[in-house]
Amino acid sequence: MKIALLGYGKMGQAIEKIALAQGHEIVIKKDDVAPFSFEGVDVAIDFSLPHIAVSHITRCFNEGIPIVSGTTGWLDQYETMTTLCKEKNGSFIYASNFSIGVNIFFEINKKLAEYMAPHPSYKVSMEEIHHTQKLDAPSGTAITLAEGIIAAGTYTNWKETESDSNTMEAHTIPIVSKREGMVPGTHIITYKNEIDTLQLSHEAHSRVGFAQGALVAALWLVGKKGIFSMADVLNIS
Ligand SMILES: NC(=O)C1=CN([C@@H]2O[C@H](COP(=O)(O)OP(=O)(O)OC[C@H]3O[C@@H](n4cnc5c(N)ncnc54)[C@H](OP(=O)(O)O)[C@@H]3O)[C@@H](O)[C@H]2O)C=CC1
Ligand SMILES: O=C(O)C1=N[C@H](C(=O)O)C[C@H](O)C1
Repeated sequence: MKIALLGYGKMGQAIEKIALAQGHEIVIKKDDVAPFSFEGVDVAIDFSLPHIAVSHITRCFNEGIPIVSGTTGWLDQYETMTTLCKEKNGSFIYASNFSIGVNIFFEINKKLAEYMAPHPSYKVSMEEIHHTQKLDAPSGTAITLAEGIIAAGTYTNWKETESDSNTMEAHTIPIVSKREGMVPGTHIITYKNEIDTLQLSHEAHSRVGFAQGALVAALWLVGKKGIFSMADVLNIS
C-alpha cells in the first residue's frame, strides 16, 4: 500500500517503522502546512494536531482518499466530519485509541458500567497519565471511556478535576489528568464505596500498540466506503 502520513511526529514515525517492515510504502510524510498532492496515495493516516486534523480529514473526503485519524482534541467537530463523509461518499475511521488492549478495555468498561448501574453506592472516578508533551486533557481515550460509562445510565457527564471524587456532583464522572515524564498512556477506572474498591486499568508500555492498530485499520479501510470504528476493524462490539 502507498500510505500518506499526515503528521510525522512520535506516532507518524512509529507507524512508518512498522509499515516499512511490512513492505508498505510511505509516499507522504507531512509535518507542516506546505502544499502537497495525494497522487498515487491509497490511504492516509492522520496523527497531527487537533486544529490540523479537521483540515486533513476534509481534504481526504474531498479527494476520495480513505482516512484513518487518531488525532485527539477535535471531537467537537466529529459530527460535521461524519456529515461531510456521507455527502462525499468517503471512507473514515476515527479512534481515540488504536491499541487492541484499549479497544477490549472499552468493551469491558461498558459491561462493568452496566453491572454497576444497580449499585449506586459505588462512585466512579477516572485517572489518565501521559507524557508531558501531550497537548490535550483529558485524553481522547478517557473521554471514550467516560462516554462508555455514561451509556449505562447512572452518570450524565464528565468533568476534569484535580483530585478525587468527593466534591463532585452525583452524576458527574471526575477525570484526573496527570502529565509525567515519557508515560505512553495509562488509564485507570475506579469504583469505590465504603465496603470495597474495584479497579480496571490499562497501561501502554510503548506506542507500538497504537501504531500497529492504526496501520491495521488503514489497510482494512481501503476499498470500503462509510464511517467505521476500531470495534468494526477488530470485530469486537
Ligand atoms: N488514537 C491513538 O491511538 C493515539 C492518538 N494520539 C494522538 O495523536 C496526535 C499526535 O500524537 P503524537 O504523534 O504523539 O504528537 P507529535 O507532536 O509527536 O506529532 C504531531 C506532528 O504533527 C506535526 N504537524 C504540525 N503541523 C502540521 C501540519 N500542518 N500538517 C501535518 N502535520 C503537522 C507536528 O510537527 P511539528 O512538531 O513540527 O509541529 C508533529 O510532527 C495527538 O492528538 C495524540 O493525542 C497519540 C497516540 C495514540
Ligand atoms: O497523546 C498521546 O500520547 C496519546 N493520546 C491518545 C489519547 O488522547 O487518548 C491515546 C494514547 O493514550 C496516547
